[in-house]
Parts: sequence; C-alpha cells; structure tokens
Amino acid sequence: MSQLLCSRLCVTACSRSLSFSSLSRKTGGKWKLSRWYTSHSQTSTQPPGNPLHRIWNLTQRAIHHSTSRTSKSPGLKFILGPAVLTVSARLFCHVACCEADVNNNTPEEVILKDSVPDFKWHILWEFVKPQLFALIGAVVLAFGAAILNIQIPLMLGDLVNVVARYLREHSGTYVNEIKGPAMKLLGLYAIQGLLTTGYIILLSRVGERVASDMRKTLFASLIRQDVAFFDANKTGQLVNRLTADIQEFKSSFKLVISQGLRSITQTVGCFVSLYIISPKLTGLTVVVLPCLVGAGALIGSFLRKLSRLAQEQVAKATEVADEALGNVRTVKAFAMEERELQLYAHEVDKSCEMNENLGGGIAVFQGLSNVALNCIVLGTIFAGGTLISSNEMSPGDLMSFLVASQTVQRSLASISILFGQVVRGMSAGARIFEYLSLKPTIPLSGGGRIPFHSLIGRVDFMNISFSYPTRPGHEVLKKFSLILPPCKTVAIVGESGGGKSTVASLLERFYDPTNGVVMLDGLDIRTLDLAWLRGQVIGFINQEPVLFGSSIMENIRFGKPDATDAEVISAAKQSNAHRFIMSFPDGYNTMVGERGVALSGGQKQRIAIARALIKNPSILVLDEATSALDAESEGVVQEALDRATRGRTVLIIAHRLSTIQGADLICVMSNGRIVEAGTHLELLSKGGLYSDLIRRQRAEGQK
Ligand SMILES: Nc1ncnc2c1ncn2[C@@H]1O[C@H](COP(=O)(O)OP(=O)(O)OP(=O)(O)O)[C@@H](O)[C@H]1O
Repeated sequence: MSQLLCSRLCVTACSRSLSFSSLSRKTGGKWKLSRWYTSHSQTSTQPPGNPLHRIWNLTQRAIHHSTSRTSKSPGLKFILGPAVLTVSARLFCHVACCEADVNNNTPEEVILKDSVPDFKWHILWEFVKPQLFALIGAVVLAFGAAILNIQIPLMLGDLVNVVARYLREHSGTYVNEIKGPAMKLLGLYAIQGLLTTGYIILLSRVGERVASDMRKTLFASLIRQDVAFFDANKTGQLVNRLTADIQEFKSSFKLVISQGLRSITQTVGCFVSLYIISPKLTGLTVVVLPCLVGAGALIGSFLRKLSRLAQEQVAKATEVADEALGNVRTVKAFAMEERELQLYAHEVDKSCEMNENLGGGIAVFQGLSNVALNCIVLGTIFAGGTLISSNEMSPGDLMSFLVASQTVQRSLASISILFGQVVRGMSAGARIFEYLSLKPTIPLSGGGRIPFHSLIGRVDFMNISFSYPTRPGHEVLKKFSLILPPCKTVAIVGESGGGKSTVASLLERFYDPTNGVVMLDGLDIRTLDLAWLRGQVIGFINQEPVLFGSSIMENIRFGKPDATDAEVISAAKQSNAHRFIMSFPDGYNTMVGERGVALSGGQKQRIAIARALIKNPSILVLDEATSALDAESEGVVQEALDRATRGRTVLIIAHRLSTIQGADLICVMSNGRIVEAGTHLELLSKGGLYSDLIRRQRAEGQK
C-alpha cells in the first residue's frame, strides 16, 4: 500500500515534470506555464494559495530573469538544500516504503523463520542452460532499454532548452524549432517500447520453462524418495516446495534479470548524468543520502514489527477457528459452541486492534511521504530556478536533473525492493535445491537384479532387528525370524504396536532392517530390482485402501499400467467387484472421487484387491484388509480374498482372529518378537497368548 502510494506520487511528480515541458511547448509562454503548474498543484494535492504557490512564482521569476538576462540570483547556499532533497528524500520515502513492506516477509524475517540451506548455483545452472540463448537475448534487450532510459532525461532537457531559446529569441516558427528534438525523443520512446516488449516476452518464456523444469524434476525427486523420507517430512511442506517456493523463485528470477539489471544500469547511468548536469547538487545528494536511508530504515523496521505482530495475531485467530471447525463434532457433543465463539471473538478483537495500530502507523508514514515528496519537487524547482538565474544551469538542465533524479529514485527504490525479493527467492531456491540433490537410501532403480528362474515364493526373515529412522532409539523388531513357505498362508497376530505391520513394510522394502536379512527364494531382497519386486512380485492390500481421483478402470489399472480392459474386468470379477461396478451408470468409467470418497469401504477394498490381483503377484500381503469393514462387507471381501490367496504365498496381518483360523501358520507377536507359533488348533491347545486373545475377542463380540 505504502509502496503503491509512493509510486503514485513518484509518477505524479514525474508526470508533472514531463507535462511541464510539454505544456511549455504547447502554449509557448512562460506565464501560461506557471498558471498551468500552479493550477495542477492546487487541484491535485495542494490547497490554494499555499507557500508552494509562492515558491513557484519566485522560481518562475528567476527563470524569467534568466531568460531576459536582467537580474542576478540569490545566493546559491539558500537553494542547494531543497534541490538535494529531490533525490534523497524521495529515496528516503522509497526506502521506508520498502522497509514497511507490510504484506511480505522482509529478508530478515525470512532468514529468521527458516534455517535456509545453501543456494547451489550449479543446480540453477542446470536449469538455466537449456534457456541460455533466450536468457542472453532478454539480458541484452533489458540492458538496451535501460541505456535508453538514461538518454531520455538528457533529451528532455534538450527539448526544454529549445523551448527556452525560442522564448528568448523568437526566431523561426515554434513547430520547426521543436520538431527535430521531439521526433528524436519519440523515436527513442518507440525503440524503448520495442526493447521492453522483447525482453519481457523472452524473460517470461525463460522463467516459465525454468519453473516447469524445476517442478517436474522436484516432483520426480520427491516421488522417488523412500518411505522414511515421508515419515520425516510433512506432505504439506513438500507440496509447498512444488507450488509456493517455485513460484517465489520464478518471480525473483525474472525480477532480478528485468528490474535488477535495469535499475542498476539506470542508477549508475543517471548518476553520471546528474553529475554532468550539476556536480554540486549531485555531490550534496551523496552526502545526505545515508542519513535519509537510516531514517527510512528506522521507520520501516518499526512498521514491520507492528505488521509482524498483527499477522501473528491473525494466525492465532485462524488457528482457533480451524480447530473448532475441524473438530466440530466434539465441540457440539460437549455443547461448547459459545465458548469457542468467545475464544474466537477475543482473538479477532485483538487482531483488529493491532491492525488498526498498524494502519495508523502506515497512515502517518504516508502522510509524511506525501509532504516530503511535494516539498522535494518544489525544492528542486526552487533551487534549479535560482541556479538558472545565476546562469549556472539552463532550464533544460533543470528538466534533465528533475527527470534523471526521478529515474535514480525509482531505480534505487526498485533495488531495495529487489533485495528483499532476491533473499526470498534464494531461500526458496535453496529449499527446492535441497530436495533436488537428495538421494533415496533405497533407490527404486539402480542395478538390482531380476532372477531368471520363475519365482517359488519363499520368504525368510532372518534375525531381523529394526528401528524406524525417525525413532532410532526405539527397537521395533528384535532378532525377529520367520519363514513364509511357498504358496502357504502365514498370519501374524498380537498386541497393538507389537510390530506386525513393520514386518510387512520390511518385505515391501519400504525400509531396510538395521540388522539381519529378508530373503526371497534364497536371495537377499536388497540385491533385487526394487521396481520389479514391488511392481510384479508383491501385492499389497491394507486396511484403508487409498484410491486415486480417477475412474474405477484407471484405479485398477494402477496395478499394471499396460493391462487391457479385459484384464481389468477379469481382476474385478476375481475380487467380487464386477457386479457393483456394473450397477453404476458409468460402469468402469465411474469416477471414484478424491481418495475414493464416492465409494463405500467394502467397495474400495474390492477395487484395491482387484488392483493388487491384476499384476498376478507371487506374494500377497494383507495388512488388516477386512478389519475396517462391517460384517456384510467383510463377507464379500473375505470371499474375494480367499479366491485371491489361492496358489500364492500370503502374509496376513490380522486383528480379527476369525478371519485367519484357516491359515497354515499363525504367529503371535509381542514386543517385536514371535512368542507363539502354530496352527489355530495347536495354539488353542497350548492355552497361551493366542487363546487369551481369542477369549478376549469372543467376550468383546458378545457384549
Ligand atoms: N513410520 C513410523 N515411524 C516411527 N515409528 C513407527 C512408525 N510406524 C510404526 N511405528 C512404531 O513401531 C511400533 C510397531 O508399529 P506397527 O505398526 O508395526 O505395530 P502393529 O503391531 O502393526 O500395531 P497395530 O496392530 O496397532 O496396527 C509402534 O510402537 C509404532 O509406534
């Protein structure tokens, strides 16, 4: 907001200067010029008859004296001060505006919030390399546009000098006099327009291509990470890298090339122009500059602090609402609506108060900026007029100084905004690159072998010890050993948290054991091709199957991307899904909704079974596949599972003991170890943990 205001004022001041010259051409008279300027000052921001008006008249008289060469100027010392303000106070306003960039994080905030990893230039280079020609083109065009921008103030000065000469000498016709420099200027504007269009087109092409390459590479890198990586990193955070961070990086990248290059070139170039026009004014500017930057930084940091506090308060209020709405059933069950309402209202009131304070701060700041901006323009005209009257400057020089100083101010303001943007962009880039250079500890491809012989399907867990990487101190499996004989069904039961699902995860090679080996047909699974192992050997069905938001056909085909429609239908028939699928109007083309919301639990489970069966796996892992279903659904799904498990090595992780009584081997797990093993009848006759579990479940079932 404050920046907007500043730019508006900057544009106003600039357009005043430009219109000043153009009107002088149109009217051809100095007093008309003054009337125009005075009336504009009055109608836009100044009350009539204010001191500004008087200063302008004095300046105008000085110009008049200068052109008629009849009088001497007042002392230079009285006028240099205001002129210096032209550049420096505008800079002050811009710096303060940037500091008070209340809607964005400032560099310091970004640095404090995240511990930013190193920015890896070589990774950026890999993305930029394919776009190098377009990028060089954009840089050259942007540079050209900036160089022309340095020329424009000087040419405007020439134009004003022509007007002034005409006023003085009245030689030739006005149009003839002005035609040459005006046409040159027009030509310059046209070329600058073309260069600007060209570099923006090229730059946005480069930016978009770099960003889309980055997105694809980042997604590829993320999706290939192992499961442990996803245990340690929140999904929201990862999605943020793909969206917000890449967007931020792209904006910064484009801004640095366009605005950065242009602003630096213009600042240096226009400073040289300012020095050539008036070394004294320029010298004083350089002296005053640091004080104003300091003052701007102080005001800015105060406003920034207010803004941060207000934002934190808004976040607190949102948190309260989020929690209440997210747990609305609990809130209602305890009749706590009123209490939640009060909590929310309290936080919202606090945030309102803080935002009002911030608004007040910004308003005072903007008021000061406004006054400063107007004073500066007037100061320059006053000072410039005095210099003109002492023959140290021509009216054209004054024009050039005004426009060049405005260009410097705008460029410096852009650079200070840019600095924040560069820090934000580099932090975003560093976070993206951090994930790009990650290597998965269990790579999907990487030289693993595919056995030549057809699989027998024997699995050996040999002396396995395992801790999850996110909890290295907590040993989940302790010297765990188990054999899954080929084409037999082995069930694991036991207390919650005993490590049953962990066994299945190790077979899928979601994790590697800390000690011990998992063997498939006598081969260490770490030596096998992982994509083959997961894609063709092992079928996995868990308690809450996750479907993708596409059609039923596509969801089943997820198990085997090259499967024909006939194969999909056959898998659906095996899993008892065909009939219900055909009862939908769109059949296999029915969309299942996000995460399968448009289907019942039993229907989703049968589609998941079809998805696992379509790849005809030698080994099937069922992790509590029926425990979330009601009795009726369980019957249909169980029937499908019985059919699916025939002729395969099956590992069942079970809660409901009724579903595994027919298993060839039942293992009871406790505290990361197998404590009992045998058939259902053998274990019952032992009267140990298993019969306890059965007794408890029967008792619960009778309640
Ligand atoms: N991704 C993980 N990261 C860290 N610890 C985990 C992770 N998954 C499971 N654990 C821990 O490992 C232990 C065994 O969990 P596991 O899921 O294998 O038990 P379970 O026997 O299948 O339990 P349940 O029957 O309740 O599903 C538990 O203490 C659990 O907290």
